[in-house]
Amino acid sequence: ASLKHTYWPEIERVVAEQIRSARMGLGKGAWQLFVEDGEMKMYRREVEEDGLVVDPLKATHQVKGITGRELCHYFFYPEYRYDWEGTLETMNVVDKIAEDTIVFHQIHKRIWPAAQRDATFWSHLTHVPDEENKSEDSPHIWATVNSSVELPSHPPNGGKQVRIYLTIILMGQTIISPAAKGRELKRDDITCKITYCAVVNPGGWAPSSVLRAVYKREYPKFLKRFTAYVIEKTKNLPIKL
Ligand SMILES: CC(C)(C)c1cc(CCc2ccccn2)cc(-c2ccc(S(=O)(=O)CCO)cc2)c1
Repeated sequence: ASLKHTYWPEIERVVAEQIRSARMGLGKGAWQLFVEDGEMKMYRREVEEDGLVVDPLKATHQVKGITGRELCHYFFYPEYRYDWEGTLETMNVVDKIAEDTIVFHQIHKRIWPAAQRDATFWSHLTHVPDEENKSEDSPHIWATVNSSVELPSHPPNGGKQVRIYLTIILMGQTIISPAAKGRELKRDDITCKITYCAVVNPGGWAPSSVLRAVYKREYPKFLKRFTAYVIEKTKNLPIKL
């Protein structure tokens, strides 16, 4: 619990900032649509820091049959991650600092010709209160935020991997069709509006062209594969709003 005390102020700050970022549309900055596939739209801004590609990514998507809470649940809990995270080689829970807050160390598969990478980050699962209207049927919004953290137990480049630095939010808002009013809710009545924002500094040098190509391939693959996974996992389960 003392660990939660240590991290908590930063977690609150980063989570609030990420929710604001996910809520506002594309906002200012030259966002370019780089993938469009059905309801999935992915935008990026071309940003380099000391010659490193750190292109912020913002993706929106909409899928029927799952809730924002279910989406964020399967993204947060470690036991499902190997099922949907294709670039994962190993994942360790370094610390479970609360029911809704876990510290991870992940080693990702090497993607040629880039060197292998790893990440240490806290992950926080939270319901997002709706500011606008406090009405009882306020939109059901949940989010999971992942943000890099320095761990004395896992110093950067301790192994042979290059340390990446990430801040990610996956936010899901459940929309219930009006036709469902007054009768039992079915999965056909719900749609999840998804917003995924990611800023990942790849750490050590990697050719911009390579990173952007990987980026363009990996991110759409992740979002499609992950949402399909949640649909599959929940289809015969009671709806968790
Ligand atoms: C491509 C780049 C943006 C730099 C990148 C490279 C690598 C390292 C592995 C890798 C993947 C693809 C290309 C090169 N290396 C990982 C990630 C990454 C890690 C984590 C998350 S997460 O949303 O927290 C889901 C939990 O795993 C998302 C993205 C991104």
